[in-house]
Amino acid sequence: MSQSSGKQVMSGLRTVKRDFSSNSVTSSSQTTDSGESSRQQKLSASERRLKLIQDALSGMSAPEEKKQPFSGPGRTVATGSNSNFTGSKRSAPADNQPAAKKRQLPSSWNTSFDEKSSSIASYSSTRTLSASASANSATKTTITVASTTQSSSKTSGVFLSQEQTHILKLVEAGESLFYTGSAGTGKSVLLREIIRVLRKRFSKTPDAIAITASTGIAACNIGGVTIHSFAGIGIGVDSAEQLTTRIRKNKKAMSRWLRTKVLIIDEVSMVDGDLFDKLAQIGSALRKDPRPFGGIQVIVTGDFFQLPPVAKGDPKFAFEADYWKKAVKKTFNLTKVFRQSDPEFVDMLNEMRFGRLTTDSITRFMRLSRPIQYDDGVSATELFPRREDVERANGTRMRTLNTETHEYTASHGGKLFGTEQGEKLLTNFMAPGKLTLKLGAQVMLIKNMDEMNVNGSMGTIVEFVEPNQYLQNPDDPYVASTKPGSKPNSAAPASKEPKKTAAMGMKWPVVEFTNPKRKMLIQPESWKVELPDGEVQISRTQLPLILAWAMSIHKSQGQTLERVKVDLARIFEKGQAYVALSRATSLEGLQVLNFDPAKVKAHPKVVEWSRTLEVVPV
Ligand SMILES: Nc1ncnc2c1ncn2[C@@H]1O[C@H](COP(=O)(O)OP(=O)(O)OP(=O)(O)O)[C@@H](O)[C@H]1O
Repeated sequence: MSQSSGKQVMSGLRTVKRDFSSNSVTSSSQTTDSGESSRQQKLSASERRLKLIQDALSGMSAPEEKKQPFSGPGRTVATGSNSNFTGSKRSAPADNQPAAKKRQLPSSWNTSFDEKSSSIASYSSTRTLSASASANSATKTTITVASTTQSSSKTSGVFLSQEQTHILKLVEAGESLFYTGSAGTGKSVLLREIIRVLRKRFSKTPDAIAITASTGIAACNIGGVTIHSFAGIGIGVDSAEQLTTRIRKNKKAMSRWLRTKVLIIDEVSMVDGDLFDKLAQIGSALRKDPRPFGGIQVIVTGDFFQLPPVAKGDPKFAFEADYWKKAVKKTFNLTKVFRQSDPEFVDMLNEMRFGRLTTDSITRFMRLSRPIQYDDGVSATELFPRREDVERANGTRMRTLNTETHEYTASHGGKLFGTEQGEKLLTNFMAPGKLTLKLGAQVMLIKNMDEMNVNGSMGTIVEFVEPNQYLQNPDDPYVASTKPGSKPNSAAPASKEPKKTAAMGMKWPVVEFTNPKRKMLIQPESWKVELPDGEVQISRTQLPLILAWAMSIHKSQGQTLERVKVDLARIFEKGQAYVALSRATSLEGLQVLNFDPAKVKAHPKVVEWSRTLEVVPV
């Protein structure tokens, strides 16, 4: 998908006319999601929100660093830490693939973890070979291997819009600010760029930047920790004075507060207003500086039209906090929508965001119930509010595939690994602890591999191969760019090189992606949660794939999907319908069942507040 440069697709209550650079991007963005706990499936909506917050409360007292692979079921037949690959073999193209169009993606697509990680992460996988689709008849072989975490930082051109650039410059100038914007306006893209720039600036004192978010999932998404974890405030219910006393007794938390120069808070919509005030006061007290947050530069972002703070009654939003205006000197509303290029669709989504649909839009949404046929075998991803529905839908599709089963079990590390807190943190990773794949399975990439295959790219598993047997298509732009003598493409994925270490017989999936049509060997990647001082709390190494016939709305947050199917009859929370439908890039790729205008609701306080939100001209 490319943005149509001629259109001005804008969003927000107040939009301003500006010239924006045209950008072409297909799909992207980083997200993580809660994972495996079946307990979580049974929780009510508010309980789940509460659990998210509780999940965020880990990391207060870290035990000694641990790092150990998960031992998967079955028989361990090989340890591959010393079995090296000698390099990829290239021969005839696997198929005649059209020259793929390059995407313009920010260089910050990959988290700092990717950039830094060259360490060996053990990866253990369980490959279940089964002649039939029945799991019972499976012959199991467990192969334990070690693989190198790929380093795939990008230096490709960043084409931030004018308004994104303006905000980035103010951040660089040391301004404290808040920026928001509707779905698809590039908040995450900008945040990643901000983080990249700040990391570069503070490369000698990395703990000067505190990257935080309101929930563990959101924090994982940006390679940070929860705001509670950073602040050392437990669940944060005590008074600011009590919490200050508590932090003073916690050497590490105290040092974090004193060393931080920039505090990033993502998904601020879920930060309670009282908590925001407490944090502002705690910073002043600890740093002996009367300014909010003790003079730390704060960069706050999020969309208040999405999930509200967890509250028994009416939530108190961060924008209602006494210190909000004092702490956040400038407020921006990103207005250019990147995800959708169709102005009609953008308008419909906007109306939905504000919970005020016109009759026309209702009719148009209703019409989206028609079935859509795709001829390349990749169906629309069905979005469900509940995880059990997702598992059921993916499971049903998997069972129809009469092909061998491959099971990949993640390996883990970090100081909290093996503790209850660590287990909770692991639920925030998008990558599952155990990944079961089959030939023909529809999958989604959950990490940016290069300019073309990014987080959100959809495809089908067409092969399982040993990496040293994999023949890369020589027509692939990355192969071309790394011919002897040519300058290597800095954005080229490390994955096209076989991982340095893998057990003999270990097979990884080859995915044929749809847009652009291209095959890629997928090997393990690592994710981690770390504190600003670099202390890794928890890490997971797993294949960067998830099954993608169905996905939870929660997991889809932050994703850009070309084919989406949503049954709104299942929606039960404010903002869910908006999040789900706004993942789609076009009306053509969106099917909506049981559209009900009554389910499209926005919080009145947010609607009211958004009226006062000025768009600062850039
Ligand atoms: N400057 C840009 N140039 C080109 N594409 C961009 C730019 N900024 C964002 N995009 C694209 O727009 C899409 C949405 O971006 P992003 O996920 O950052 O939006 P968001 O505001 O965080 O959305 P959401 O609130 O739905 O998570 C992505 O596909 C991304 O690649």
